[in-house]
Amino acid sequence: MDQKIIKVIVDTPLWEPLDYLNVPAENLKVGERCLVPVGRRTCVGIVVGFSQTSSFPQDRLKKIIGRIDRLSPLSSNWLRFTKFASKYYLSPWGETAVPSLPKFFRRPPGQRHDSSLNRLRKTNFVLSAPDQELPVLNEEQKYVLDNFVQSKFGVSLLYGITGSGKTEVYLRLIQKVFDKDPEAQILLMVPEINLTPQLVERVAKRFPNHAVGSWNSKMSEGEKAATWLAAHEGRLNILVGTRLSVFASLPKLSMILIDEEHDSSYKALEGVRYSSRDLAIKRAQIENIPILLGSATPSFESFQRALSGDYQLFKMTKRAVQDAHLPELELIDISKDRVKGAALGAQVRDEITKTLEKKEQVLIFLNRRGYAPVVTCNSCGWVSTCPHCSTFAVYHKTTGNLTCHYCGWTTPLPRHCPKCGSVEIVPLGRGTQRVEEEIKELWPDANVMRLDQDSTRRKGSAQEVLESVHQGKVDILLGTQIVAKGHDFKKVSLVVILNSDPVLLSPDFRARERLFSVLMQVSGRAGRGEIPGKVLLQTQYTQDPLFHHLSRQNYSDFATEELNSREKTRLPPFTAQALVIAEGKKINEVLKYLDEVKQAALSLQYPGIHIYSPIPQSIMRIQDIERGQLLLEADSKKVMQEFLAVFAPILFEKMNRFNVYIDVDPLNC
Ligand SMILES: Nc1ncnc2c1ncn2[C@@H]1O[C@H](COP(=O)(O)OP(=O)(O)OP(=O)(O)O)[C@@H](O)[C@H]1O
Ligand SMILES: [Zn+2]
Repeated sequence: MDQKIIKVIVDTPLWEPLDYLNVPAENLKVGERCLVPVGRRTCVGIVVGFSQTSSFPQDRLKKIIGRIDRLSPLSSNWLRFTKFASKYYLSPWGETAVPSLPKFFRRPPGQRHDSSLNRLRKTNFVLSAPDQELPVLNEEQKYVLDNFVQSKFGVSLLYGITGSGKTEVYLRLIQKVFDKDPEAQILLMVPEINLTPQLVERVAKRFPNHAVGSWNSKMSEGEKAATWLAAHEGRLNILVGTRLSVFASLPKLSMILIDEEHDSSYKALEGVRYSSRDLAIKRAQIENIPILLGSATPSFESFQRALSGDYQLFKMTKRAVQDAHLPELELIDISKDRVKGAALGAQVRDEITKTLEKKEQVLIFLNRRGYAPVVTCNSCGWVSTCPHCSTFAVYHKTTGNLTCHYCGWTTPLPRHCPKCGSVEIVPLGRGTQRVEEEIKELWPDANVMRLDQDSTRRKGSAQEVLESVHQGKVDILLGTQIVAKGHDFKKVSLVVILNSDPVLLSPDFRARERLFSVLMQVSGRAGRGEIPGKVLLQTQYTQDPLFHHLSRQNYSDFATEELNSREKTRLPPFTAQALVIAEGKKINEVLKYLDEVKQAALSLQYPGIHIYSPIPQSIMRIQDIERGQLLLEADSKKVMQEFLAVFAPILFEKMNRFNVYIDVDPLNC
């Protein structure tokens, strides 16, 4: 029987799918894209259902325009998955699902749509590579291979120290899937910063007979369209992608692997604020396939669930390369070792000189870019702030400018103090540019490279720097987070960590977890080859337990201790949080509005929910817009979901006066 009404989701902020009159001759199926009129526009929508009746009067319903092409429909699992994501993160289904398609597939088709499709299909994802000798797996790796359950849904956590051969395990697991079904599809998720051509190449080389593609926000629309289509049509076997790849259409998806699962880039910070790690687990459940989360420093959320038995825990405690050992870490009390007016203390200088004499490489980590985080006037105490944000403007010596890292506002460094006219304007604190200057003065003959957001603006320039480190052309590599992640430097024998102390004073309850993780990552860059490694960490707080655990490379004790304190103070993962964020011109109005929201939430008297008072966000003003937040807390994610289902309609009713966002399971609050 022909169905009269066709239900379609489109990229608009509407909670229910739109009803249209069907054109039975088009023979559209659930999961197919189609063209529909929305207001005066023509939009691409996705068919999600049919019915004989509509709650709208039929004479007011519009007719669908028609089909777009003959692509196979999106799977019912994919639809279920996107619907779940929409419900969980309180974002309309259409706005969640449709934007995950590349532009080519969500825009009304051009005249030569079919020939464009055929052109996209010609992209080749198979790389034939010479046979390679595979390493013999060690006992710990073998154990994972033998005990990882492949046939059904289950979450496993692979907690393996840096260099323990996690990537090798991923590759072998993929091989096992292909042994059973050569047509299978696998999703390998990686953090934004880790998706290097080297990794994709490593995967592609291992599977010369399978198609391997990558997926990230930096790709051109053409590349995205070709990759998405190949995945959707089952021609792509392995998709290596960043967080948005969790929404890819993979009809033969058989396993999901998430590398560095603790990485915060898996969480979207704008739009639909989803955690792609959490969504990937849901996706695996819907598809009834296994999922493996890997990390040297698992997120406390995941570690807790492994300890409680929800996830299967695999441990890899040894470095995979023969004779490679975890580096020794030494804490240096900077208050005793300081060289006046300099970032590098006496002992650090000594060790760097020795390392350079041995022709080995040094890596220096400082998580602050620019020259100085702020400049100040020595006469009157004026400091460089951004006029549009509640932040400091950072001095960049290379450009001679003060720049706001939040809004990009830039102005030349004033010659005279704007307040008192004095010429005594001096930099305060140190960023990578200033430390680079110090290093170049100390070791004028060394080849020094700096790697941070400023030095790598050009596409591919980070790759060039990393390549020359691998080739041994660089003596000292200095950088921010970018140098911390994943790179397998074989000749780095000394790692120096400068000034991570400010993080210890942060009010964010996740700051310690994050610091530990990044410091473990950085330390893990030392001693990966045959040369033993050493890590020196300068700090004022040598007694802090965080550094104590770090120097023993003891993630597990650190996590257990911190988890205990989180449990006592009722913080995630022992509770669930959600933020209502509102923005407007004046913080007072924003807070007043959020207080109304709070009263509305309180009036529900929902058990197991705690509602805090509205406060300004930690960086209250960005680009002249002021932001406040209201924190909601529940005993569990389940209770939070149940509460939000009741509360959301009330909240959305109130949303018209301010821009309001909801962040479920926020990472910053
Ligand atoms: N069983 C093995 N025998 C010898 N070498 C191995 C073995 N497994 C892995 N390796 C090598 O050890 C090095 C580190 O392995 P891999 O990159 O898989 O580690 P990882 O745990 O992913 O590291 P990281 O967490 O630091 O990214 C690589 O050079 C890899 O080729
Ligand atoms: Zn600014």
